[in-house]
Amino acid sequence: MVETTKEPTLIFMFGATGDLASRKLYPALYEIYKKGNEFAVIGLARRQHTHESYRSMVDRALPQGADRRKEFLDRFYYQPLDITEPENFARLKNISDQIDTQYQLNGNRMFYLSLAPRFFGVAARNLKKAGLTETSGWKRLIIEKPFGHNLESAEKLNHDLLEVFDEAEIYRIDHYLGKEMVQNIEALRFANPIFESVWNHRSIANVQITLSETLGVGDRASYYDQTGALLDMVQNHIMQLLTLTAMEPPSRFEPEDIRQEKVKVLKSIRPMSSDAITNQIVRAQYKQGVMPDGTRIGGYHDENNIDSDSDTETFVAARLFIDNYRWTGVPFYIRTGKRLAAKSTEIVIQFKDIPNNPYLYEFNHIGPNLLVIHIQPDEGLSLKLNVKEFGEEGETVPIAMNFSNNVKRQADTHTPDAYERLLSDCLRGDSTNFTRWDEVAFSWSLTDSIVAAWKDIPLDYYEAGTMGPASSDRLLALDGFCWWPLTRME
Ligand SMILES: NC(=O)C1=CN([C@@H]2O[C@H](COP(=O)(O)OP(=O)(O)OC[C@H]3O[C@@H](n4cnc5c(N)ncnc54)[C@H](OP(=O)(O)O)[C@@H]3O)[C@@H](O)[C@H]2O)C=CC1
Ligand SMILES: O=C1O[C@H](COP(=O)(O)O)[C@@H](O)[C@H](O)[C@H]1O
Repeated sequence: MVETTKEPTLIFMFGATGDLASRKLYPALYEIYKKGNEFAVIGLARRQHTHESYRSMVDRALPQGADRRKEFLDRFYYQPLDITEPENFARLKNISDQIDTQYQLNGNRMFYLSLAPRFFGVAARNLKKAGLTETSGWKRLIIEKPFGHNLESAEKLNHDLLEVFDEAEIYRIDHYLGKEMVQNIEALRFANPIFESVWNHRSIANVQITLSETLGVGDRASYYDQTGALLDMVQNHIMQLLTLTAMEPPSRFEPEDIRQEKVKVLKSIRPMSSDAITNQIVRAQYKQGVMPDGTRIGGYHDENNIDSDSDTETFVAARLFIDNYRWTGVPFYIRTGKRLAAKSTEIVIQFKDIPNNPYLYEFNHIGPNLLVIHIQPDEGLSLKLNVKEFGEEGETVPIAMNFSNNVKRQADTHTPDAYERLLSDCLRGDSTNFTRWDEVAFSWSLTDSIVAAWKDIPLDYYEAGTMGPASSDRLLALDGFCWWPLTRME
């Protein structure tokens, strides 16, 4: 297992005045601090702040009534800095050396780039030039998504980062890997022989992965319109869920062994070909509609800062195959979209029927066995079985056996958020839940093949507040399947 020492660290928070830092990173750091991690933070962005005004800004990001607030905030320092100006970094070196000495941080440095990706390369170069990456302790770099916009740009970015950091020092964040039930997939699969023995093409009919959102693009329109659902959600989060669901058991639970198995899955995904693509992928954009709570929503073109002729997809569904011994012939259906009927992330494993099942003919309302991994907002598992109803004349009916973390989460005074887990992992040097370069590269190869082919696919449309266009249902109907409705746990 990975070592879990808490070493004192100087955290360089680039993008300190941004949305992600305030909504996620400061609250996460606060929780980590309360658990006994020793660190100081230098906030960096162009805006002018004093240490005090920066501390007030961080303060506003913390939960109400938080204890040990002042001692936490006192460890925050601010330096205005434009990432593109190397001379700013020389001053940063002086300040960071002083803070390191003051808190006895032993030269350990974490650089968090909560910045637009176009700045990742220049940030690394300027850190090196100013001697900030020459340190007596360890150094680690956390970078946000998206890691490039295709394989070529990702390779260039990776090359730039490797000029300054080793692969083992680069922590590419995918916040889905910090979610409770995503971390539970391995336990479910590899600690339960009843599942592992049927986890293959002999017993599984199909796998359905849904990441649906009710929100639109909010104030990230300029980013989203350049990106779209495929690159925003499929290239990273969906590929991570797919690889965790499909990978072989690692020989040991070491970061490299797990990531090796995930890469093997990515390598085995059948590439998209132009002639087959219309049966394999759907791209669509939402138009006006009514959400389940009755709110009327305009179309994607009505969002602020979106061009009226934008053809960016806000929904993607795909039918993928993993060409290896375990999964041959099993379709993996994936879908994600904005302004859908529900906020939900679920993985559904549909098991095959018994051949010539007499119950299917007698009780036509019974269904296949389904294992549902509820990732959010519910957190738990449901196993759908068919059982005889109680009583003499009892019919055979479908029921669900549920395991739910929902009550525990409500009762817990604090359940770690994904960013808290991942920051904490990085401070400990555990890279298991971060993406290795070859994972990123193989995901880009797949999404590049889709982008190359889908200029031939017309953009479809769906009404806001639905679960996407009818063409998404047809993808499954080709194989005689349907999307299982999203379920809430009791
Ligand atoms: N927000 C979110 O929910 C999510 C964000 N991400 C990723 O996180 C990263 C940050 O996103 P987010 O916080 O939303 O972005 P914001 O636009 O809110 O913040 C960007 C930050 O970068 C700083 N900045 C911009 N230009 C420069 C510059 N030339 N030199 C120094 N600092 C600069 C800005 O500060 P200033 O203007 O003061 O310079 C600001 O602090 C992105 O990679 C994004 O894709 C990933 C998942 C979710
Ligand atoms: O990375 C992203 O994820 C969010 C969805 O994250 P979740 O944890 O709320 O499920 C998505 O809204 C955003 O567009 C994307 O960049």
